[in-house]
Amino acid sequence: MSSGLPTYYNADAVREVLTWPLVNKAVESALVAIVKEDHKMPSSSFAFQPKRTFTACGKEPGKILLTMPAYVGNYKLKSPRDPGEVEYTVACKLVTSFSGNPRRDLPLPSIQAHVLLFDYQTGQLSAIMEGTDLTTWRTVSASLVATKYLYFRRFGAQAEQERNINVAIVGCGVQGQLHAAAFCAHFRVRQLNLYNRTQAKAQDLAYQLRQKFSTESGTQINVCSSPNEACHDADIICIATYSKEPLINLASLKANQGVHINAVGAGENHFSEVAPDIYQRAKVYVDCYANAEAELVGLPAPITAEVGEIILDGNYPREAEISIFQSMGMASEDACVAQAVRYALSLPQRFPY
Ligand SMILES: NC(=O)C1=CN([C@@H]2O[C@H](COP(=O)(O)OP(=O)(O)OC[C@H]3O[C@@H](n4cnc5c(N)ncnc54)[C@H](O)[C@@H]3O)[C@@H](O)[C@H]2O)C=CC1
Ligand SMILES: O=C([O-])C1=[NH+]CCC1
Repeated sequence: MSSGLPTYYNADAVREVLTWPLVNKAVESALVAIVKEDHKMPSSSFAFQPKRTFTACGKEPGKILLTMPAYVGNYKLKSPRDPGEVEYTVACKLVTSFSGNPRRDLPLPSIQAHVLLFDYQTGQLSAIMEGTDLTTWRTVSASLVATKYLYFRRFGAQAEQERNINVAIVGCGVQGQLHAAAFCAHFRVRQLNLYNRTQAKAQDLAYQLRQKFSTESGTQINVCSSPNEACHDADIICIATYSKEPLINLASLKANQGVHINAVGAGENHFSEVAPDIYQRAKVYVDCYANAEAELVGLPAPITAEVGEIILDGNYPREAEISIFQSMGMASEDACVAQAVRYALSLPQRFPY
């Protein structure tokens, strides 16, 4: 930052280096860093992450601005070829959620973000990074990491490579689309069921995914006319809508078998998409307690643990349990991913991971 001005990383630059190994490593680091010190070694990574703020943008609902600050210290993000160094990151994401944006004459994403990065020694603003794709990728990555530890690991250490699964996607917006592609890319998906309120969107997604995954891995991709139809045979459910009413209930799920739900959406109203009878039967995990205390007031079940605690202590759910990852999104994920993106962009050769 020789000029004293922060470097600007636009959306194209960020997209150039967003890869799953990079994002998954950063997100897993963040999920572990926020866990309380007494669960960790003294030399472990750590994060200070106060609860985020919500500003209503006007009197009508559906328009909010979130500020998401974090400090993450003593963590490794670099490529395996550069293993020695640790990172310290001071960052703040500013993100808006304007749920009507896709319906504008010129449609825009519902979620739009920028991440500010500061020099950890001087506090100077060193970079501003477009954070819209970063937000989508890190949110999907949090679901992937949660699914690995909360679902697959209950069946053994190799299960994520070996086990065939059925996946249901409820809501095929920006989040649902990337969840669908990423789950097919990471796991052995036998059947992928897609549901969206406007069915044409699910059909478009099915068409695109079939080009890639039906022939490559034999995944059967179906468009469903209800959330129940999508979920009745699913091992993994990813739900990411703005619905204030439950879209799935206990009767929508496979009976007496292990099911994992990534509950991603519903805006400020995080847990409205999934009916209370599921919560009452499930073990509920969150990304961080700090946000949960403020944002999950009235959650119809106790919180079992943070995902990072399960990564550290291996206390996985039992095989036939229903687990819910109540994903809110957290600033340290954005901080770690933004740091990794900046590092990847600084290398003379791209794609080091
Ligand atoms: N947990 C996290 O870290 C994050 C969560 N989110 C949340 O994920 C959700 C989806 O975000 P995007 O995919 O970016 O939005 P989007 O606007 O691209 O997609 C939303 C989808 O939900 C569907 N939908 C909306 N209202 C519905 C209703 N009442 N009933 C049924 N379907 C409905 C729409 O058809 C659309 O396909 C939002 O609630 C958003 O706040 C977004 C980013 C991060
Ligand atoms: O963590 C995040 O960026 C968001 N969570 C809900 C809306 C945006």
